[in-house]
Amino acid sequence: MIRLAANLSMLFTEHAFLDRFAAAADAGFHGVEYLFPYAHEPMALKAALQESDLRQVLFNLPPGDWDAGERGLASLPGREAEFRDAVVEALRYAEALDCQRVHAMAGLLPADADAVVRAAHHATYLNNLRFAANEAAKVGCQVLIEPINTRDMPGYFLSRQAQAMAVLEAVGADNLRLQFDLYHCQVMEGDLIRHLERQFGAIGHIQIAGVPQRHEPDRGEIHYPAIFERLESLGYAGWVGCEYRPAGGTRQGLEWGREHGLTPDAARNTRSNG
Ligand SMILES: O=C(O)[C@@H](O)C(=O)CO
Ligand SMILES: [Mg+2]
Repeated sequence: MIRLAANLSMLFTEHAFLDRFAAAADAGFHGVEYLFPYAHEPMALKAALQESDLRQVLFNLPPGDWDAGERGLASLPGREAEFRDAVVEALRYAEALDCQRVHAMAGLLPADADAVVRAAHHATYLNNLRFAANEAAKVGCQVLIEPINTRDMPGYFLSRQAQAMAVLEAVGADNLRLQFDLYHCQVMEGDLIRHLERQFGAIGHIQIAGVPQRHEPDRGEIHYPAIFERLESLGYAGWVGCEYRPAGGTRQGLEWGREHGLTPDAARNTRSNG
């Protein structure tokens, strides 16, 4: 049975952020992920996890100035000191939340980037990821890299699966892994099951959504039952993050998850029964 995690940056946005944990547990989730924890003290997040008996599965490193359009620091030449601070800050949260995965977003290429600029980003990326993996290993954490589609995020440095696999190989750290988001892969490349099979040994986390609208996984062009079946036959033991924007209410849209272990209110009943 696959293990589904609720992405609290996209699901349960009907609630204030700290209330989304209980909403996720009530819907039957046992794990949560989200983009960024940094607006909250680690202790407040830890309390929210504990009160709802949830595991913290994943979050992202500080991404630079998100509101100004930045999308990560890992490949940005000249921003290495900031990237290192981001690693330290993320690992402080990871330790407090007992979270075993952090995602290091690569950042954007300038619109007019030529081969020289690309090469500089690539070299910076490798050095920064080496540093991040080394620091994360000290606290038993994995660092993840995720190819993101350039329709949603134009200019994103890491957009293809083969590029990510080459980066993992070049860095060669056991705890540097692939965040395989099937939504992004479908938009850029398709051939999902073959990608899954080829990359299986490198995968540290999986995320899902329907394509093209990034709604529930039972909407759109990806046939997730076949994906889940293959994941199970491959013996995937990690988490699958539900990183989609519900087409309507989050709870109304979760019917698809019932056959994958999402039993609404079961966890709350267990909790209230002590
Ligand atoms: O797919 C996504 O959008 C996320 O997993 C992420 O980390 C960057 O936005
Ligand atoms: Mg993703």
